[in-house]
Amino acid sequence: MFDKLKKALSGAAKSIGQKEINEKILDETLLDLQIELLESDVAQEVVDDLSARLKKDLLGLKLEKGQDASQVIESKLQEIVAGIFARAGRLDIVEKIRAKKEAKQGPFVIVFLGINGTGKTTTVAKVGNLLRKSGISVVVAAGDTHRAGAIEQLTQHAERLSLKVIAQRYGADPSAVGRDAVDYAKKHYIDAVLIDTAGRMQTSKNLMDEMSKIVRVVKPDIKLFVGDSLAGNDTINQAREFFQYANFDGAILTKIDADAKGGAAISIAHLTSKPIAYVGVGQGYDDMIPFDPDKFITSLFGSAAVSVQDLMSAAPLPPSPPATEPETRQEEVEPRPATAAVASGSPIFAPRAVEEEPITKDDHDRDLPPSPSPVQASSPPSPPPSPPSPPQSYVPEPAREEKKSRFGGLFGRKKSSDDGGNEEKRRREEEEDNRRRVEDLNRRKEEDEERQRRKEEEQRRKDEEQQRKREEEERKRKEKEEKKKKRKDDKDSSKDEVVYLTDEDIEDLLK
Ligand SMILES: Nc1nc2c(ncn2[C@@H]2O[C@H](COP(=O)(O)OP(=O)(O)OP(=O)(O)O)[C@@H](O)[C@H]2O)c(=O)[nH]1
Repeated sequence: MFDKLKKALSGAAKSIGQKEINEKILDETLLDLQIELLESDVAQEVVDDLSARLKKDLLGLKLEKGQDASQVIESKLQEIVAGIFARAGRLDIVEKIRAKKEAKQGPFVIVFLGINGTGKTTTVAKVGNLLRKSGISVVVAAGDTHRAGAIEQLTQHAERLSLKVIAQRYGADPSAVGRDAVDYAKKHYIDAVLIDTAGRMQTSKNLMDEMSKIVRVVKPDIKLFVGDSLAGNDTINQAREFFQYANFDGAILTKIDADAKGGAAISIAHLTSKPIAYVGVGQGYDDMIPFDPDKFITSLFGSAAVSVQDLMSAAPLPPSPPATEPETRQEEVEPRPATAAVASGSPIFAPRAVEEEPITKDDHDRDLPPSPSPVQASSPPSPPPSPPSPPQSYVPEPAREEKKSRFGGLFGRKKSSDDGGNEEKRRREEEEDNRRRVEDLNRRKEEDEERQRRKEEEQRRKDEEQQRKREEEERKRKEKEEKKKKRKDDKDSSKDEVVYLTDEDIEDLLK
């Protein structure tokens, strides 16, 4: 895949006679690169930053004899992207939970944050499944007390995974639900508490304040932002806002399987300096794999293509140990063909090392229950039980044909090649082509912003409406309670008014 970018850059290298990287050449090269990155959902400010750093480091750089400018630029870019992920660090949730467990410091609490429909509830279930299979006992808290069906959805997941769920009524304070779950975990020596929260637009101040309250009350060990990798720049804007409000510790990117472009991973790591912990690669409970930045970078800058099937089979989840929670409800579920049974030869994401334990019938991957919320992702490919397809080698294509990368676009644009044509004419055509694409991108960006604005407005209205309803219900409830109390007081006071007459009083009265 990166061959194409190299190819694009090789034109620039030739035209400078392999001597020096000058401003004109660098600008042209960067414009091309910027478009590639923008089209791959890398945020504008990240693209600007990458370009500025490349320019700073490479401008005026003298090339040694035989040194290829494209390789210099490529390795510099790789170095910069690697630096972004290195700054963000890594987050191994299982390891952290085990450390707290060994130190006997009480349950490890995780709060999941994000907007509606990103796959939060499903991700809570997937993490619950992963922990359970790693021998960690789990209780989940139905902290989404806003969306109709959310409590049932989480309960259904929990039942299928034999996890204890703590829930209250709709409209209840999510922090109270979280606190109940933490108390329950302490009392029953449960290792981890996973708190689902209501989806909220980052622009809804009330709900963002409510989220801050949950965090203040339950004091989680970590907060995880769940972002939809298909939502492109929207996801990056959400990550930025959620980070400002809740200072999350890591992110999980969902729906990577559904033609995501991969740019969101770079952007989130760059903008927040927090790691991507896992990526969701399907709708099954086992369809979540640890994110390995090294393999991600190698795959981006390497030549071999990796298919979604490789991704999905990259990280088999550990087999389950026998369930340890006394409260769990066992349910016999027919196993479906294992989706993550075979480790890929060159997975993008690293399988996590886990102890070998015997696989039980219960441990097989299971279908997720239908989600009451609308499905946002395009239908995910169901992974075949057969071994993953071998990496595809690069096959030259006809000029100007667009081809998608494995992430649907990161560095995946194919440049036109016209070796026999007039160099100058080709350059002019490319410039014209680039200008058109920049215009097109800007137009799309404006449309996206407008769509996002309308979506936020709509969500804000819904949030306000829900808030009003909750306040109204609360008011009615209080009124009812007051009436009840008043009736009781009246009854008590009328009791107090009963006068008990003594024998003398009666005699006096009779006189
Ligand atoms: N293809 C694919 N679909 C996913 C993935 N993760 C979640 N989904 C689907 O995305 C949809 C939304 O998931 P939910 O878990 O209901 O989303 P949510 O963020 O909890 O939604 P709210 O409760 O409205 O906030 C469901 O249909 C999930 O099955 C993934 O990694 N890949």
